Amino acid sequence: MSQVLPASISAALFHERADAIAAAARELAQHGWTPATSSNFSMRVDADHAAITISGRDKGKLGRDDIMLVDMDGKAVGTDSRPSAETELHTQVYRRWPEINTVLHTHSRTQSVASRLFAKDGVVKLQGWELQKAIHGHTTHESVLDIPVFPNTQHMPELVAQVDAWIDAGKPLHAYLINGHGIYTWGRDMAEARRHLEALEFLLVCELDLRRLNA
Ligand SMILES: CSCCC(=O)C(=O)COP(=O)(O)O
Ligand SMILES: [Zn+2]
Repeated sequence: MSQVLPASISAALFHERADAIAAAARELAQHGWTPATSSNFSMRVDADHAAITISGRDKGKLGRDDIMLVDMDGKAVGTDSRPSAETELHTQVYRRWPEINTVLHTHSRTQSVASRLFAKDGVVKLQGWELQKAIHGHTTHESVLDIPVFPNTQHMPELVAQVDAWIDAGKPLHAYLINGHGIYTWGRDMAEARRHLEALEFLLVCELDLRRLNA
């Protein structure tokens, strides 16, 4: 289905975002982090719109035509295509933090196992790892980086409310896990969001290794 753009958004701008999303998705799929059409990716286009993956597409084969425009309520703009089933989780991030321009969600095996293992604590507490410094605002391995684990649900407003409650409690949030599902993280640009995702994947692998070795 073709994408009709609002007059305020140039084709060049939309294509730039769509190409960046598709390229990132293909690379993350190469890592095995997007099995079986899972995962979704988006970039802010302007204050009122984001470009996001169309639901159900194979993320290892994404191209420009697999990306569509939504408004900040997660509603399709200028197309009959169906946006990611988890679009509201993306637009929530853009509404909460105007400086954030990229949101990434993946389903790696590590993210999935860690989400189940740490669900009873409701949080993965990261401390003492040098790679925590890959997360924006973290300047030392001594800082505590809490990654909450929210219960999974097919009802997006429930997940949105859980994320809102965490933020409204004044707790820093750079990423979250959804139990048995995957991870969400974001950044001011694609490079920062990718750095966050790769660092968190590494840190979760380390935490799982520690659990295994201490068992
Ligand atoms: C087969 S994956 C189940 C849905 C999901 O969790 C996901 O990340 C992909 O959903 P989308 O609608 O964005 O394709
Ligand atoms: Zn998902």
